Amino acid sequence: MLLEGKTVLVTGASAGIGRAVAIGCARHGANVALNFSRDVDGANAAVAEIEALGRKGIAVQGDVSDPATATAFIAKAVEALGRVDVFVNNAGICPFHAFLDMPVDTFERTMKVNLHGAYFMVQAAANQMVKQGDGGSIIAMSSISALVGGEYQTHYTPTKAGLHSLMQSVAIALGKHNIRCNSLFPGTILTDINKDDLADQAKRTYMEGRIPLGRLGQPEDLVGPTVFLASDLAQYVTGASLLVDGGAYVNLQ
Ligand SMILES: NC(=O)C1=CN([C@@H]2O[C@H](COP(=O)(O)OP(=O)(O)OC[C@H]3O[C@@H](n4cnc5c(N)ncnc54)[C@H](O)[C@@H]3O)[C@@H](O)[C@H]2O)C=CC1
Ligand SMILES: C[C@H](O)[C@@H]1OC(=O)[C@H](O)[C@@H]1O
Repeated sequence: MLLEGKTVLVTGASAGIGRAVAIGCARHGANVALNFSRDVDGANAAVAEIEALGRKGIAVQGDVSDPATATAFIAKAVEALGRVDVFVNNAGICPFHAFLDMPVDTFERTMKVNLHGAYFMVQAAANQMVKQGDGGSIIAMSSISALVGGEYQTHYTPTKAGLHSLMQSVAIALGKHNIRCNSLFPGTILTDINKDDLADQAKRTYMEGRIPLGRLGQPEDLVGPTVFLASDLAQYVTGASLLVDGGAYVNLQ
């Protein structure tokens, strides 16, 4: 098993991609700590699935936009599971809104959750890995939106480009500690984040038509790429990004 003996931490893991990745890592042998913001039932159900796989799991509540959540999450994970080998920064929001009348609080909240929160989470996880002294893997759930724009995502796409930029810089800062830092770039994955946006059938059909593999993504599509970057198979991969988009990005015409 690729993650046997490793401890994996995932933020925003009560639903969607984070949940699939947390359970997927457990399936590949890891013990897993989940951060979640509000959905206690979702978090407990994910922990139950992890335990049913014979692994240890814990759920820790906290809003990632508060820097204090980061140090508390890492401390509670270490207390329960002993160490941090892999940190997956997944929590994120995308409240679709037009540019010209973007409310200040929507802009600021998106920045705080997606980027500021990531910064302090990654910093806290990295400090724990440095203390342990035997390396680690940090993975940011960035997006294809780090590379392309979105009319109703002017507040969101900069956070995803920023997350990737953060991974590139911390890959340099942490290389000497053998801590690898990489980004995943999911395309459009069917989760709660875009349920309302894709309720527009015309838009959904258009999006599907743009994808060479012929379908929108599912949260489970992110499991293999995450497990790879988390595992020792990726021992010489750092500062990199991997598109997981069914080919959407390269399909210009
Ligand atoms: N679904 C998609 O098409 C894509 C998603 N992504 C990214 O993947 C990540 C996961 O999103 P999805 O699973 O799609 O959406 P989702 O809405 O199902 O999951 C987002 C998770 O983040 C949590 N979260 C939100 N605010 C939080 C906060 N302040 N503190 C702690 N947790 C918080 C939510 O509770 C939820 O569990 C996000 O960062 C998103 O930007 C990237 C590319 C495409
Ligand atoms: C939420 C969107 O459907 C999704 O988020 C991303 O990061 C992708 O680029 C899609 O736009």
